[in-house]
Amino acid sequence: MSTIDTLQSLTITRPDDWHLHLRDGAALASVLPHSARQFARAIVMPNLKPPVTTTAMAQAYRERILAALPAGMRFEPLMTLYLTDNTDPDEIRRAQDSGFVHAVKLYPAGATTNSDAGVTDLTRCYRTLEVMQEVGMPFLVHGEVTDQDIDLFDREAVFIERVMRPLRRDMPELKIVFEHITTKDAAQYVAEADGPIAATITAHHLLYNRNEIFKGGIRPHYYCLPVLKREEHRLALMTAATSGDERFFLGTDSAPHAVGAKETSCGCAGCYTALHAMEMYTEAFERAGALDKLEAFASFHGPDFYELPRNTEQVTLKREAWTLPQTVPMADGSLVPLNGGEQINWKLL
Ligand SMILES: NC(=O)N[C@@H](CC(=O)O)C(=O)O
Ligand SMILES: [Zn+2]
Ligand SMILES: [Zn+2]
Repeated sequence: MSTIDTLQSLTITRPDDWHLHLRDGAALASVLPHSARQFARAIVMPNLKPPVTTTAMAQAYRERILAALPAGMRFEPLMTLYLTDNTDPDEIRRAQDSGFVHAVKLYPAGATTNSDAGVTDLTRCYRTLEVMQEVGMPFLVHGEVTDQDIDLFDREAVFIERVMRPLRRDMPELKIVFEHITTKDAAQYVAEADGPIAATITAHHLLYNRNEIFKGGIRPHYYCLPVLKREEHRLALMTAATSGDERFFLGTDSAPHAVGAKETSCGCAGCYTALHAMEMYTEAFERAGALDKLEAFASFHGPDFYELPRNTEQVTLKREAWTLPQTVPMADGSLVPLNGGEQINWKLL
C-alpha cells in the first residue's frame, strides 16, 4: 500500500458541484445547507416547474436561493437557463451580460425529470447556439436520445452518434459539458474529441453499477437518469475520473424527490447525494488508489473549464466511519438520501 492509501485525513481546496438540483420553495430550504456545507459554488439546474428560461427568472431564482441560505453559510449559486425550441438568441446576450448566468442547459424533450418543455429538435436552436458559441456561453447537455425504440441503456451511446457528433461538427467552438456521463462510450468520446468539451461524473455512477437497482428487490433510490450501467462502464468512468484529465470534473447531479415520489408504482428518476457527496467521491477515489487525484477533479478542473477562479479555502476529509440518516426531513415530506442508514468511511469536517 502506498502512503496515500493509509492517510487518516485529506485536506484539499474547497470543491464545487458542477451539476446540482436545488429545486425551489420548501425543498430548496431543506437541501441547500447540505450542498453549502460541502461546496463553495454549484451550477444550479434550471428544470423547475415552470423551467428557468430567461435571465430575469434566473435572477429571481438566484435571489430565492440566497435568501434560503442559513445565516453564517456561504455559497455561490451559478445560474443556468433551460433551452427551449423558442429561446431567443438575444436572451443569450442578456444572460452573458448578467454575470450570474454561467451556462445554458439542453434537456431533450421527455428525456428526464421536468423536461417536457425541452428541445424537440436541436437544429431549431441553431441561431441561439451560434450566439452561445460566439460569446463563449457553455452548453450543458443531458445526453440521451428519447426515441422509445432505443433501449434505455443505449440512449447515451446513441446520443453521441445522432446528436453530439453532428452538433460539434456544426459548432466546433461551442463549449460543451456532457453532463453526468454513464458509459465508456461517453468517457472515450470526451477524452478523444477535439475542441472545448468536458464531462461531469456523479459519485453514484463511480460507485455503483446497475445491479444496485435490483439487489434483493427493486430499490427506487438507485434509479436516476441516465440509469446506472454495466460494470464495464462504471470502470471506464472510474478510469476517466481518476486519470487527471482536466476534461473530467465533479458534478453530483444530486436530485431530491420526496420519498412518496420515489417509493411508488412509477417512481421519479434522481438520487439524493448532496448530504454526503464528497465522502462518496473520496470513497470512490480511495478504492481506485487515487486519492491524490481527487483535488484536481473536485476543485480545479471545473473552475478552469468555466473560466472562474479556483477556490482558496480548504476542507478536510477525515477517515471516520459514520452512519447516514435513513431520511432527511423536508417541509413537504421527507427525503431518502442515497445509502440512507448505511455506513460511510469518510467524513467531511
Ligand atoms: N438525474 C435524474 O435522474 N434526475 C434529475 C434530472 C436530470 O439530471 O436528468 C432531476 O431533476 O430529478
Ligand atoms: Zn440530466
Ligand atoms: Zn441533473
